[in-house]
Amino acid sequence: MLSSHKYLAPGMTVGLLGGSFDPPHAGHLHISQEALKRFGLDQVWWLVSPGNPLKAAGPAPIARRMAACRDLARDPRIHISDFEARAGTRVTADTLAALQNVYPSVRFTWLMGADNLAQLHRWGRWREIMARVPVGVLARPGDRIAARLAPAARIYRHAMLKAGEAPLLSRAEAPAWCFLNVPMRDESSSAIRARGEWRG
Ligand SMILES: Nc1ncnc2c1ncn2[C@@H]1O[C@H](COP(=O)(O)OP(=O)(O)OP(=O)(O)O)[C@@H](O)[C@H]1O
Ligand SMILES: O=C(O)c1ccc[n+]([C@@H]2O[C@H](COP(=O)([O-])O)[C@@H](O)[C@H]2O)c1
Repeated sequence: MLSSHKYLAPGMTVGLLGGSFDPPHAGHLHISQEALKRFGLDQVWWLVSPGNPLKAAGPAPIARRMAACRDLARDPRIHISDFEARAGTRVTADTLAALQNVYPSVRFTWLMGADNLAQLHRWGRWREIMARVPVGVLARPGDRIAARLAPAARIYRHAMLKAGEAPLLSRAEAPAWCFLNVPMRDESSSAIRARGEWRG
């Protein structure tokens, strides 16, 4: 059973924050709450990845990362999901196809930090992502310029919404994307791991 949500109103808008969450931190919570507010989303789902297709080293066991996410994200609008592990998908384009199949009445928006926009053109079938769902990008310390110069940003320049149009993003037809210059949190999972504060 891939659907784990008892009640989803038809047409509701859901932001998807895919991530390793190894571990989750205040930056994830912060961009989720900014996305809820600024993109007019009803919910955000944290899609806890079984393993990023581009990262060689495997993350901590998914059960441990899911538990840490649940501890951190107390906001009732944020849901923690192991959908990818259950669906057997890792490549985001495959995950989106599976989600749209399981939840045909939900309007999904893919969310990411600016660092991931700079890398998006390296992802599997990445243009399919742009064709399937609107994409919301949130500023991250150090990565704003690289993101604005990214191949994906250049190729989809015509589909970019201005910041003032952000509330329209979640109901826009794809391709559509929007870069939000939100207040930034300088936190990262790698810094937490480097400080020895997370046992993987
Ligand atoms: N402080 C932050 N500001 C903005 N976006 C963030 C921040 N931290 C994480 N993100 C975004 O959240 C998503 C999931 O990130 P991830 O779980 O890889 O955390 P991370 O801190 O980037 O991890 P690592 O340091 O191991 O690369 C990505 O889209 C990433 O860009
Ligand atoms: O689809 C891909 O090829 C792909 C390549 C790199 C990253 N992603 C996804 O991007 C999200 C962020 O990954 P990470 O490891 O930076 O937290 C997560 O959902 C990954 O599955 C997806």
